[in-house]
Amino acid sequence: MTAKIRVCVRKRPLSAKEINRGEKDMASCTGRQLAVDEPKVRLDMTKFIERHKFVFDEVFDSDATNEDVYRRTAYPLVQYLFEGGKATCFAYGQTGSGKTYTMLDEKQGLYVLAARDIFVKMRNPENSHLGVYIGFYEIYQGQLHDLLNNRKKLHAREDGKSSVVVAGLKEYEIVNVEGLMQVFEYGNNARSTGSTRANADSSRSHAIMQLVLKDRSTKSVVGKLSFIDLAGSERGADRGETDVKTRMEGAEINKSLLALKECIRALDQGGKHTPFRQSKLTQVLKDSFVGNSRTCMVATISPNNSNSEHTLNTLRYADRYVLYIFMGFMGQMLLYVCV
Ligand SMILES: Nc1ncnc2c1ncn2[C@@H]1O[C@H](COP(=O)(O)OP(=O)(O)OP(=O)(O)O)[C@@H](O)[C@H]1O
Repeated sequence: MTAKIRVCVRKRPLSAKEINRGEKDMASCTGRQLAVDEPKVRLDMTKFIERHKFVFDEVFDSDATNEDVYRRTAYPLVQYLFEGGKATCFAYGQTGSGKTYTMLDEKQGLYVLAARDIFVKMRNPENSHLGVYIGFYEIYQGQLHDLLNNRKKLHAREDGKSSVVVAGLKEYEIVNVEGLMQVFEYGNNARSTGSTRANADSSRSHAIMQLVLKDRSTKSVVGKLSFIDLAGSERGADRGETDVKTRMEGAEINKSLLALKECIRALDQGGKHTPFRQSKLTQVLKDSFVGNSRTCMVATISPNNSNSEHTLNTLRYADRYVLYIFMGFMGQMLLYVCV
């Protein structure tokens, strides 16, 4: 659990509506393995099921609670925060798959559970010089908006030490979980939401909630833990029949999610070059990809049959091993050609 990057998958239960529609659960979890049955039709119109198998660092079945998920995802990042690290925990997935429920649910999201442990640690006398500060902003169509300051436009800049700072971001010191929840609720009401067929409260923006540990007297940053609720992954495919605004939103979401994938792959391979400049999202997350950083991605999936295609897209996005297999294959080919 102390790896630089961890990729986990969480399957949500079938909803009452899905059960009433007679939908089936197509995803089965066994340890770190996940199998998805995809309904398909042959050329002769006979139906068949194709089974796809994946392996991740953690797989959470539909009966896992937020507490279970927290223990194995964000909890190690809280420890790391107090060791002076920069940590990021983000939820990736289709609209309605449980990103917000997991990451930013107002009462039991991972951020609340993390705050509970942060304030326990803050009682330790050796941390008495520290303060916890919350910042909450969103990225909508490549623009940063401060959710704690009337959606004021913000700009990301690099300082003299090549660290990216979100200039003008309002940060509030918080002293307990209740205070954090209040500030969060205020910011959450300011989020951009739009209506889609899948979820009437769909998010088309990336929400970034950061808890920063600072030295109270010098105001220098000691550690940072960010929780990110990404825009619905399928929104990146909004084309054709939709209006211009929706298509533009889709193109921007697509660009940022692709850039994020590139950065995670670069981080995973321990490469020197991380292409974080490719989008606003990756630019503001720069310190999550370089230096003392740890990242945990929670890919959320809907188990019902009518969403299997989106579910498979999410799992392919999150699947680190596909790349390894490809690289291994290329390596073998090269060896073969050389010999
Ligand atoms: N693990 C879970 N257990 C029980 N209910 C869940 C779980 N995950 C999600 N839900 C429920 O499913 C619905 C959709 O979840 P949520 O709003 O978190 O999706 P989302 O991925 O954030 O969607 P969007 O991108 O549109 O914001 C909500 O009613 C939520 O309470």
